[in-house]
Amino acid sequence: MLDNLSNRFGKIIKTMRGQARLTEENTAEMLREVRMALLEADVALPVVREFINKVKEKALGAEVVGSLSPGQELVGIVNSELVNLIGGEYNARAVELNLATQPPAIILMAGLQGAGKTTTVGKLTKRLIDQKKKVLTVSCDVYRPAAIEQLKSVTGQAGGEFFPSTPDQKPTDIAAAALDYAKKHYIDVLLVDTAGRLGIDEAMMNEISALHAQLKPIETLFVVDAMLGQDAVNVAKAFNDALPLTGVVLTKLDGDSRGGAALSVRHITGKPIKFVGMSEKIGGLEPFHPDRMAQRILGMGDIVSLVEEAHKNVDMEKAADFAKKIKSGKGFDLNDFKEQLQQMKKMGGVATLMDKLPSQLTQGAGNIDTDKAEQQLRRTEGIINSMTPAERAKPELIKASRKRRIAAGAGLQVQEVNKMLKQYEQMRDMMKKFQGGGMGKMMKMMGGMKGLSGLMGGKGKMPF
Ligand SMILES: Nc1nc2c(ncn2[C@@H]2O[C@H](COP(=O)(O)OP(=O)(O)OP(=O)(O)O)[C@@H](O)[C@H]2O)c(=O)[nH]1
Repeated sequence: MLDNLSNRFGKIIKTMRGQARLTEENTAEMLREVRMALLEADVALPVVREFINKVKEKALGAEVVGSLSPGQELVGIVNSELVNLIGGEYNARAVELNLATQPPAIILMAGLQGAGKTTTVGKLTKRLIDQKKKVLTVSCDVYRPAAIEQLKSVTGQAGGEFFPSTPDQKPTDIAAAALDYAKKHYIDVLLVDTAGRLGIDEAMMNEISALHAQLKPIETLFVVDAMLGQDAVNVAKAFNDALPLTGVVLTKLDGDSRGGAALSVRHITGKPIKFVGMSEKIGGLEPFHPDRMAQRILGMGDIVSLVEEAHKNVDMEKAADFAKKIKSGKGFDLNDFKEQLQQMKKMGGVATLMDKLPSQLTQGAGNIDTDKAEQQLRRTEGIINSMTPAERAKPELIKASRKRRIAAGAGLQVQEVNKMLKQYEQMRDMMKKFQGGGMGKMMKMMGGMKGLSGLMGGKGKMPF
């Protein structure tokens, strides 16, 4: 997929040259190519559909930054949506193994035969030993004596301790004995390797479910081969249905993988891809970086950096202009208000914003209905769009007859316009208070309002 998609994009960027905007037509053409490329890369159809819809929605509302062409802008959007789909911004904490429990922290490995479970146990052992942990591994694969030997060998290479087992034992007995040993020997982490099958199999699922119920692991990692293609969806679904997975390890990414599995697995399980296997060697495990993976898939690193840089500059200029304006005492007009709403939308809307805000700000905000807030946001934007530029710059011009016209233009009642104007005034007054006070003052003030729910007017109301 890798070369394929970048070739296609290169071609489209060329054909879009000289066009000033992203339109239904030119966007549709490019999205057709993206869709085909993703399908050819074995990404499952529902995932492709959802992805294309998201990109389309973003593209049609997007402003093309002056220094960019529409094709470049669209590549930027495809890239950022791709990053979102496979896990969002890199977050070292989300990727690291969760060991926050009374030792031993148990990590259960799940996956098909040959997915790379045993190899990954070796790699994780090394990683944990590098972090000064005392690690024990055990194999519950009683069907293949070679699998037990393989685990013994990789554990030795990594410098971990291996708990022996034999094919005549029951997997749950092996697990119980290993756990008992781990407790007695102050082991920090117990890694439990399990038997895979060639395909999804009820006996395998029952066995691993029983192990899960018995061990109650803090991490249950689904190991999946990146070369699996379309089948990745079914396998991921079966494991996700049978077990409360906590993360995914995508192996063999160093091979000729077409990358589709990463997209499908993340979509189906909703669980973070924590690590990727980059070689057969013991050191060949890396934390998963969604942005790097997206770049690898798109193969358009140069354009993506160009787009990011151009946007950063524009946002910085806008922020500086805004700060200057507020500082000069010119006040906060409805153009600024609209700009703030658009920024909010760009950042992914109310729900995303709530997720990104620190918990001190969102505490007590559980009663905010984000769907309603989004709807209100759209209404507010509709009202501002029905105003003339003069009205936006000088809201005091808006008297009864203008209000009626604006309400009709937005398809709403006059009361809605009144309400919105009142909320704008509240926000303007708040801005006046920030004047000269900087971020510190703003945070203090938000703190005094008991978090974001206060800022939003409590009980699900937004200040607009
Ligand atoms: N190139 C490459 N090969 C890998 C990677 N991870 C695993 N392998 C290879 O894939 C093959 C299968 O890996 P195993 O670790 O034995 O797979 P398993 O899931 O434990 O399989 P069973 O024990 O049979 O259930 C081995 O030849 C590994 O060397 C990786 O990240 N890159």
